[in-house]
Amino acid sequence: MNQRLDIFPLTKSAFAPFGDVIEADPATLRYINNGTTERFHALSAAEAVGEGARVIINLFRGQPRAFPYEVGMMERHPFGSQSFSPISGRPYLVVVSEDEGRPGRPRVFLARGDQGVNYRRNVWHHPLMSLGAASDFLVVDREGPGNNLEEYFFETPFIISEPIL
Ligand SMILES: NC(=O)N[C@@H](O)C(=O)O
Ligand code: NI
Repeated sequence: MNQRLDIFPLTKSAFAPFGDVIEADPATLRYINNGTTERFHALSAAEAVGEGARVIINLFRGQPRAFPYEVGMMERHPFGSQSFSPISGRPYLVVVSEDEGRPGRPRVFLARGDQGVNYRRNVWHHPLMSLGAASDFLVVDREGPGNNLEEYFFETPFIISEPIL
C-alpha cells in the first residue's frame, strides 16, 4: 500500500464525517450589537460526557512539524469533543481517520489560518500539527474523570510531504 498521504483543502463537506469546520460561514451570519458585530452562530458544539465532566478552554502553543512527517499514531477522546481555532493566523494540518475498529487510512487536510476544526467525540485524529513557526490555538475540550485519551500506533507509518502553502 502507498503510505504517502495526499493533502486536501479543508472544507465543511469533506470534514463532515469527522466534525465541524469553524469559519465565517455566511449561512450562519446574524448581525448583533446594534449591527456592529457579525455573529456566525452555532458553528459547532462542545461535548463533555460523564459525571463531573466539564468543558474547558485552553491555549495550545504548537511547535512546527518537520517534513517529510511520519504519521505513526492517531488518538481519540472517548468522553468529549476537541476543537482547535488558530490564533496566530497560520495554516496548519488536520489529520483524521474513519473508525474501522482501529483508525483507517488517515486523511490530511490543509486548514487556512482562519479555519478552526471541532473533532466530534471519539473521532480519530493526529495531535496538533502546526506549520512554519510556533502557533497558538484556542482549544475547547473536556476535563473530567476517566481516561479521555485512546491512542493507536500503526505498524507502518504513513508519510506526509511538505505542504505547499
Ligand atoms: N493531548 C492533548 O491535549 N492534545 C491532543 O489531544 C491533540 O489533539 O493535540
Ligand atoms: Ni486530541
